[in-house]
Amino acid sequence: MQFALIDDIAVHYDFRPAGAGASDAGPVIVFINSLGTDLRIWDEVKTRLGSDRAVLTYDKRGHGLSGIGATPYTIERLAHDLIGLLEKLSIARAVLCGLSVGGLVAQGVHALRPDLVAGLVLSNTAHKIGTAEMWNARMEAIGKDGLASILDTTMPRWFTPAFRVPDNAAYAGYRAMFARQPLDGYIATCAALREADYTAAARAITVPTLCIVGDQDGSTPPDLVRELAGLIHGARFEVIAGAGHIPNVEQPAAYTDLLRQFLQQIPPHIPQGD
Ligand SMILES: O=C(O)CC1=CCC(=O)O1
Repeated sequence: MQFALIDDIAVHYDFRPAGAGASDAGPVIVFINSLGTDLRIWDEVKTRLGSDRAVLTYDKRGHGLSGIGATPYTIERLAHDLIGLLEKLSIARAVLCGLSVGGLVAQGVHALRPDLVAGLVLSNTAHKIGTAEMWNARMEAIGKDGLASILDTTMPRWFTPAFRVPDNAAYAGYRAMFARQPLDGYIATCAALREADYTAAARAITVPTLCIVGDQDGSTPPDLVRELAGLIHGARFEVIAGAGHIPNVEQPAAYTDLLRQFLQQIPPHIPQGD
């Protein structure tokens, strides 16, 4: 377990450098988790990627083992946390792969510090997710009855019926992951989602971008992610079959294949100066 102090909180992260025999000196891949999850959602994709690349995963503020800090949040606040973590780890250039709110954080980092971003994988995300009414209703419901009270309405957006079966131990595990997130952190992140509109920022993206969605995503459906891709110059749009909102968990092989193809397009970093 690794922790770094970033502003008012300790951020929990896991940095795995590229293996000694790595053939590719490309940028670090940074994975940014979604609302109600922690860094473990990337375990299977990390394993499949192997040790050719350095990989950073972390729990965004208010999730997993990271601190909660001052609430409510903004996407900018979450983006500053990642910028702080990249600086602490001396990572000068990264491919950011953000899932859902993580995709908004990736867009936020690009808007604030484009120099840090070699490419973007915007997964099951959008320039704007949901409506103010929707987020207010969700915040009110869980403020009253807790996160477990929305488990049975959340899981059908995250996972396909084939995954949501009683004899799937992984499904039980992801239900537990959701229900055990800190309530204050979850609500503070809903507030950030409610306020976020990255339409103009998406139009200004200049780095290679891959937009991914699961064909059965109930939170950011394919048409919405296609709309995001349409805003970004040259962005590629890919749909993963047999997946909901978290295709990296449900279809890790297909997800990793798309990532690998995309990473081949990103040139290795040529250090400037001296
Ligand atoms: O609807 C959900 O719970 C999924 C979701 C929306 C934003 C995010 O990060 O996850």
